[in-house]
Amino acid sequence: MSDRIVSWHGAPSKPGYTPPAGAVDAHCHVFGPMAQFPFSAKAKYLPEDAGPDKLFALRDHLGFTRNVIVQASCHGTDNAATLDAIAKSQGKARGVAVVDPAISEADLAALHEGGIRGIRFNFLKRLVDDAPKDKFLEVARRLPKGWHVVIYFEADILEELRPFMDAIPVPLVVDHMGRPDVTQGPDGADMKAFRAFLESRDDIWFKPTCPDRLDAIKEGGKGDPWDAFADAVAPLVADYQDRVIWGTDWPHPNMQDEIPDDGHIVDMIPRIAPTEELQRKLLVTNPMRLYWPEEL
Ligand SMILES: O=C(O)/C=C(\CC(=O)C(=O)O)C(=O)O
Repeated sequence: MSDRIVSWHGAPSKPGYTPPAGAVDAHCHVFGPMAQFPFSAKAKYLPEDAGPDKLFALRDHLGFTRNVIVQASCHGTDNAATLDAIAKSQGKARGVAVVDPAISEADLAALHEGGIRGIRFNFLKRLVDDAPKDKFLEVARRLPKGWHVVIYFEADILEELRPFMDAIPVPLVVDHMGRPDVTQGPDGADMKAFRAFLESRDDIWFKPTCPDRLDAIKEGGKGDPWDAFADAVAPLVADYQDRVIWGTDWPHPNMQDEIPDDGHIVDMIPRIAPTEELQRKLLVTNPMRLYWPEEL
């Protein structure tokens, strides 16, 4: 019996919602294949293979056109699997890397050539051992032109991270809204703190994503159809509609106990972005600005 984890649905349903032409799944990952792309010795989870063939089949099944592949912590700072998937996408994928802060200019340039357009700082203690803020700042100050920083943190350290994030000189994209407690509702303390952060700079973007994580039964939520998530997040998307991008988060790392149906994840889109204009910004215009600006 393999001790490797399967955290994704084997036969996701077809969503009722049809994304607009050119829609981007702007937060997803690839795992391995391990034989070709071994996982990091520091990985906190050991997944089964979830490679580009599965990712692109899901993209087509859900009605999306492009992917932004975000380096998952299980691959550490070896971005080879992410770069391989981008290379196999026929120009329909870009990526976000996790790098050693000492990375050379030449290696940053090579990542850009490989389709990378940002780096990710992960502050979740259950995923990474250390997050050296001073070294992160140093590399954030010398990124290739047009790159941004994707940042992943939990709501309880937002205030502690503010001085660090305020010092990052490129646009910030916050994964999963910094994981607010959505059961507090749209006017809860976590959402109020996140809104204050968004108001502090006009180049802070976020992903209104991961209803399966944030409204999970194990987190005190209700689970699918994730009503608390929809109620808490829709006003935020409306108020910051030019700074939001969306993703499935497939293959849903660490969700093996409450594996989401990706069709249901996609059907959350009209609940958090109820008009065609909002959906077009969330799924097409905004991710294209960040990842394919040369095509606008
Ligand atoms: O996939 C996500 O966005 C969320 C993750 C996993 C992750 O970030 C990673 O492994 O890099 C999580 O909360 O476990």
